Amino acid sequence: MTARFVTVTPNPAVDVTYTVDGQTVGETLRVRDVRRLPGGKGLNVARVLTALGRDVVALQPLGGDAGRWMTRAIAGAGLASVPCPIEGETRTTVAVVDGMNHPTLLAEPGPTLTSAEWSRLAATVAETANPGDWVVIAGSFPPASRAEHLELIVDAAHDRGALVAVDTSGEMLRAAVGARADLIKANEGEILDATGADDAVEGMGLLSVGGATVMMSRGADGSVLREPGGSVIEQQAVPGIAGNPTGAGDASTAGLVAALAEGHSTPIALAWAAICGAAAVLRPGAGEIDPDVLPELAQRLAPVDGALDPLHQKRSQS
Ligand SMILES: O=P(O)(O)OC[C@@]1(O)O[C@H](CO)[C@@H](O)[C@@H]1O
Repeated sequence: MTARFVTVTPNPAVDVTYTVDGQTVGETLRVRDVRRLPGGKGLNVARVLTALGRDVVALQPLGGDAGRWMTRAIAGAGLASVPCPIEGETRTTVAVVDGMNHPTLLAEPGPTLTSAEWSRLAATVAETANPGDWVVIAGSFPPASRAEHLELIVDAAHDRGALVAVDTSGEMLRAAVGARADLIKANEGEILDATGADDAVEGMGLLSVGGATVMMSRGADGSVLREPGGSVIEQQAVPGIAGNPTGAGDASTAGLVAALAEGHSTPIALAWAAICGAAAVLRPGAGEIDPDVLPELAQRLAPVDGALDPLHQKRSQS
């Protein structure tokens, strides 16, 4: 049976991307283009998996006017989701991009979830996930979240026989180790910060003690993956890619789990992470890809016909 994917975005956001002609702190920035997308890391993963032709259900607590906008926009984008209503108002995040500098991100904290809302979210995970599915928990957790909230969701997925990937930071990244997540993804800064290690590969070792495969994303410097047995694989980024890197890490997560779920080797999965990440950089909105550019990007990474076919084949069947 082909694995399905369930994404969990604990702190989703109305993602606003402002394109400007240059960023100077303290000055008025005239906005050339505005995009609003239903976002947050898990939703970005869901959008990319959907673009890859995968079967995905997106779960995210939503509330208030922004939550209602998100619900409509998620449906309008063709993403399958199950409602997880909350009392608080869903947040907005703003990325200011000019194509040359790193984007400036303004990230609101988001609403606090009550214990009952956490329990309902975990129950929805249990009702949605099936044996063999991948549950991808991605993004920051709302204010006042505790390790037990992450554990609740991971346990709900594991109890259903699903595998769990976690992409988060800080205390919740450490909690993913104790919760025995199957795959942990984070960037270099997040790994150093969460583990206190002097070196990121050493930090990856600390994150793997619960048995997880650990992937470290390094933007244009590629990525590194540590398998549970301790072997380390490096992957270069697709060369010569410029654009909006916001959400590129989420697209990488999608490429990685899509390939792993179908039983491809970790080097192939890591290459697909790089290809999907590059495709996201080429799109102006956060965490989107145009699947039509994937064959070209795969060629640039591995210029051998057919070397990186698996995800193409899936797309042409769908
Ligand atoms: O505050 P978090 O959850 O860490 O990050 C949220 C966010 O900035 O990350 C995504 C890009 O990766 C955006 O869609 C979203 O707004």
